Amino acid sequence: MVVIEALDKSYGSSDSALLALSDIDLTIEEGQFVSLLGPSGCGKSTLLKIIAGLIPASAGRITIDGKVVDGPGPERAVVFQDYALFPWMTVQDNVEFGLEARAVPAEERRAASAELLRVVGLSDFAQKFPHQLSGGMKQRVSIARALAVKPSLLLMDEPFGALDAQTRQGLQDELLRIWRVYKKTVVFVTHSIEEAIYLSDRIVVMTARPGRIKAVIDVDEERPRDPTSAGMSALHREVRAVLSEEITRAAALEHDMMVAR
Ligand SMILES: Nc1ncnc2c1ncn2[C@@H]1O[C@H](COP(=O)(O)OP(=O)(O)OP(=O)(O)O)[C@@H](O)[C@H]1O
Repeated sequence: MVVIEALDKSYGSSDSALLALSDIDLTIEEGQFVSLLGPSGCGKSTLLKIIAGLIPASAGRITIDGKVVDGPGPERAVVFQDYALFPWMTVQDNVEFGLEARAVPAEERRAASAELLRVVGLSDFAQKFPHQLSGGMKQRVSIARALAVKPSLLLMDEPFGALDAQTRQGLQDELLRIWRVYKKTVVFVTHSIEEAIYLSDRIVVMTARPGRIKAVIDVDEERPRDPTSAGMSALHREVRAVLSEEITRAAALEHDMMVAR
């Protein structure tokens, strides 16, 4: 469904350009849950934003169902770590925002937001404002808002990164439930090996900058997954072995950049 071919991304002008991504080739099948995992600064968010059509690639291309991505599209929705909710709007209005922008009639919008707020367990909070909610609740609103426009591809940029461990676990399970019910394709950026192996069908491990694909690891463990099982522990070791070399390289790169400043 999503085909990424020979993709490069540089930031800045040619004399001082920073190569963030290099030669990315990746195919993501419809309905798959794919995580992008890699050291800080390896270009995970950059790749997600290019898939979302929020920023252009410098070379190569992405097609979704055969159509070249050249900007944002209705079949893609993004969930960010910082929720990106409108603080002056109620929960319900936040969820309905994308529908209103598409001129969906009020009655239809109400029905859609009521259904989605039920799915994410926030029916009683429809008239609250974002500042009245916990971090986990805000992220549920963001997910409901993303789902409202019925995207086939859900792009998630460290959505649970700012949450405490217990809330994060709860939202991971909720996301898996939603993924099963709505049958979306998910691309999920994370720093966490545990999160990647708990959630994903496939884990794409990226190298330190410039981000390349270092390994693609299939996770065949049955769901619901038990993070303490022998299979999951072996997987954790496998992913960590691939990743740790890149984390060391990324730290060395960062050190060199600080020295050069
Ligand atoms: N708008 C920009 N202009 C210039 N450089 C940028 C810009 N956005 C990102 N970068 C650089 O590109 C590289 C990749 O950044 P990106 O945020 O995609 O990495 P990441 O893997 O998501 O990092 P993290 O895990 O820390 O969020 C980094 O070196 C970053 O500093």
